[in-house]
This record gives sequence, structure tokens and C-alpha cells, in this order.
Amino acid sequence: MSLLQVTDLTVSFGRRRAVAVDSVSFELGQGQRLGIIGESGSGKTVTALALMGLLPETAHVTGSIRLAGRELVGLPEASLAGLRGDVLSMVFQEPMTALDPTMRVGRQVAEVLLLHTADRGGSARARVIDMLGRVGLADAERVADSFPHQLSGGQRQRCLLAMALINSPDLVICDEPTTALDVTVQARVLRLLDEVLTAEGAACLFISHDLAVVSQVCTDVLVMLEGRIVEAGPVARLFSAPEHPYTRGLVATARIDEVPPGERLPTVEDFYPREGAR
Ligand SMILES: Nc1ncnc2c1ncn2[C@@H]1O[C@H](COP(=O)(O)OP(=O)(O)OP(=O)(O)O)[C@@H](O)[C@H]1O
Repeated sequence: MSLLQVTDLTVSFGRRRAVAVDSVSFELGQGQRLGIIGESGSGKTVTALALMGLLPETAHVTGSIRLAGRELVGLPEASLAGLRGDVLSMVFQEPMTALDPTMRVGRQVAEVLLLHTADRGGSARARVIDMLGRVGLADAERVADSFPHQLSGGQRQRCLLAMALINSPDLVICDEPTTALDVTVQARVLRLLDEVLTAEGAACLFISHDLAVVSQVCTDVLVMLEGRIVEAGPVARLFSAPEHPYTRGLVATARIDEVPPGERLPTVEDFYPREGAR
């Protein structure tokens, strides 16, 4: 049985029912890594928030989201809150807004832990330090006692990863987790994400606008355009034989290192011209 089964998920907003996600279906097995790629506004984040049960009240959701056989669409908020941070968790794009600036990060990680497990014998601190170490923070004690502004962007993103992983979730949703980081730190955090997901055996839904980034973490990828899935398959196949013109554009831009010096860099629009330009 799949860990996650999404069927005909449609999300619209407001009284005019503007459609943001349109009949999206996909599956994810235990421990599998699936990337969702697409340009800004294509519905990636709305899909993730629907899975987390974090959409605003103005959102109208139809279709089905089954996690380990349990239907999440229509589940009461109290039940969804019990799953969040426990069975499924999310790593957000902007660590500075996702972390509380007034609280030491060790306490923030501990709060996620204590929300779902009783702290028998005061072991929370030890588990937090251990988790911070596992996400590659060498000086875990000092980091735990720091406020977010006292840490670097890469350290903050690792703290968010620790929060997402501390309860050993079955599924971790990462929404552009490294976009705010500079390129070398990004590469390090992606390698680390790959390692900890493997060590924890967690499945991952990894959202990005960058195919090169997705290919470092995921085995399979969905391509979204204007709320729909236009192409899906193994990352290697997408790179070698992209079918949709938009995907061809993404592949070309992910391979700008192959463009000879002096030649113009390709853009997605070379392959998939926008409305009006077409
Ligand atoms: N709360 C909301 N109310 C109304 N419309 C919304 C709301 N949230 C998102 N949308 C709309 O849904 C569509 C999809 O947005 P979404 O955030 O999922 O895009 P995205 O692919 O994640 O883009 P990005 O890469 O910029 O994060 C957009 O047209 C957006 O304006």
C-alpha cells in the first residue's frame, strides 16, 4: 500500500472559486522521494498546504488525500493537528519566519517533541541535542541555547530540519527548503537532507522551481503548470527525454553548465512561450 495517495485533488479560493490546484493525482511509497517542480504560482505550495491541512478557510478542497490509508480531506482540525509534526511534517522556505525570534531554538525543537510525546524523566533536552547533532550541527549545545538571529541561514535551516524530523515522521514535506541559502550552503543542506531522510527512512515530497536541486534529493518528479500535472516520471527519464515543452525548457535551464562560453543561456520561454507571446 502507498504511504500517500492523492486523487483528483482540487483547491479553489474564495467566492469566485479561482482554481489553484486542478485534479492533481499522485502516489508516494514508504521512504520514496518525489519532487514537485513548477514555476511560481503553479500550485506547488497550495498542494503541500492541502496535505498538511494548513490552507486558510477561504480554500475549497475536493478530492482525496489518503495518508497510510486514512482520509485527510474533511478531517477535523484537532485530528490534523495531531498528525502534523508527528506522522507528517513540513520544512518551510524561510527559516527566519518559520522560527520564533523570541525563543531559543532548542526550546522550539523541544516543543514539537513534547507536543506529541510525554517527557518521561526530562529526556527532551538530550533528544533535542542529539537531533541537532544528526542534522550536522557540530556545536549542538550552543546552537540549542541560541536565538534564531544568532545563527547563520544554513544553521537555521538545519534547526527547521531537526524540528521536522524529531518525531520520526513517515513523510516530510520540504517547500523550497534551500532557496534562501547561498549556493555552497544549499549544496551542503541538500546532501544532509538526503542523508537524514535515508537514516530515518522517511518519505519526502520536495517542492522546488529548480530541477537541478530536485534531482539531488528525489528519484521521481511531477511537473506542475497552472495547477495541473503536465508530466511525471523518474528524474533520470525527465532529464534524458522530457516530453512536455515546459519540461524541455526546465531541463535546458538546469543544464546551463553545458552551454558553450559566449552563447546565450536558454530560458524556459524558448521552449514554452507564454500566453500572448505564443
Ligand atoms: N490564500 C490564498 N487565497 C487566494 N489565492 C491563493 C492563496 N494561496 C495561493 N493562492 C493562489 O494559488 C495559486 C498557486 O499558488 P502556490 O503558492 O501554490 O504557487 P507555487 O507554485 O507554490 O509558487 P511559488 O513557487 O511562488 O511558491 C496562485 O495563483 C496563488 O495566487
